[in-house]
Amino acid sequence: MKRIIISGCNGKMGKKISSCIRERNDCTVVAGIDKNPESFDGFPVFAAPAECPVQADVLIDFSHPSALASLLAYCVDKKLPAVIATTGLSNEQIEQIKECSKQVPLFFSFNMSLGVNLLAQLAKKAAAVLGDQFDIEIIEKHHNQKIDAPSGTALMLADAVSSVLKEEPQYVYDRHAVRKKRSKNEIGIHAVRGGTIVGEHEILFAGHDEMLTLSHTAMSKEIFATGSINAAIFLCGKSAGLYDMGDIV
Ligand SMILES: NC(=O)C1=CN([C@@H]2O[C@H](COP(=O)(O)OP(=O)(O)OC[C@H]3O[C@@H](n4cnc5c(N)ncnc54)[C@H](O)[C@@H]3O)[C@@H](O)[C@H]2O)C=CC1
Ligand SMILES: O=C(O)C1=N[C@H](C(=O)O)C[C@H](O)C1
Repeated sequence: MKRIIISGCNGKMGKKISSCIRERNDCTVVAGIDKNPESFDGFPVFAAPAECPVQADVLIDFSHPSALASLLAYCVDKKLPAVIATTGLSNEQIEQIKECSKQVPLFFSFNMSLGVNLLAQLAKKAAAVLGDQFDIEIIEKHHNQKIDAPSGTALMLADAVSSVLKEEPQYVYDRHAVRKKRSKNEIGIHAVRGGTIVGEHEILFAGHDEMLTLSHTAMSKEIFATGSINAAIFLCGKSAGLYDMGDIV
């Protein structure tokens, strides 16, 4: 029975994870960390990692970029493996994750669903064939409570596509600011926010008189919760290193 600490336990994803864990018999939640430290679900909740004295096997983080530094310090100090799923991280924060993974096992992905990770592979294949001639645009849609834009997944998909293009593309987020035609060497990335949309990602390859669209629709937050719990169980007992969905699919 793996003992899990949930960081961001009182948020939408934190609550979904604890309800999914209640249905399983291979793990249990032993503590939560949240800047709003109310305890709803029968485990103790602490306002910051340094205040959490509870022993655990692994931590799952769906919180906010401002939580990252103290979480990484805590995990390195306790030799506690962690699944980092929070998005909106800066490049410097991603470097910190890579650095800490030399001391403790860390699983890091901006999307914990199986489907999106296959989508990234399919997008790479399409870009390798079409990238020279087709324009590539990424459109993501999320609920009106989401703080960061574009989504971590949109950036992850753009990076996957870029990795197979001959020239490194420029990411363009705002066509409003500049009055000029689209250049060949760019990927447009567009964010839509509204209602309760769980998460949609579309990669559009637009050529001369033809279009190819690859897309993924998340229909519940449960897919991300299940992916992160499976990643946490996978991480227990692993040696220090940086892991991602490619290691478990
Ligand atoms: N990688 C993936 O598959 C997915 C990632 N996410 C990401 O997970 C994060 C959380 O998403 P939601 O649960 O929808 O957000 P939310 O806003 O509902 O929950 C965030 C929770 O974190 C807490 N929090 C904020 N700052 C904190 C801090 N400095 N220290 C401790 N706790 C803090 C808040 O009080 C809140 O309870 C977002 O970055 C989101 O983009 C969400 C779904 C899937
Ligand atoms: O905030 C969300 O809800 C989601 N965030 C992730 C992202 O930014 O890519 C993943 C998922 O699409 C849901």
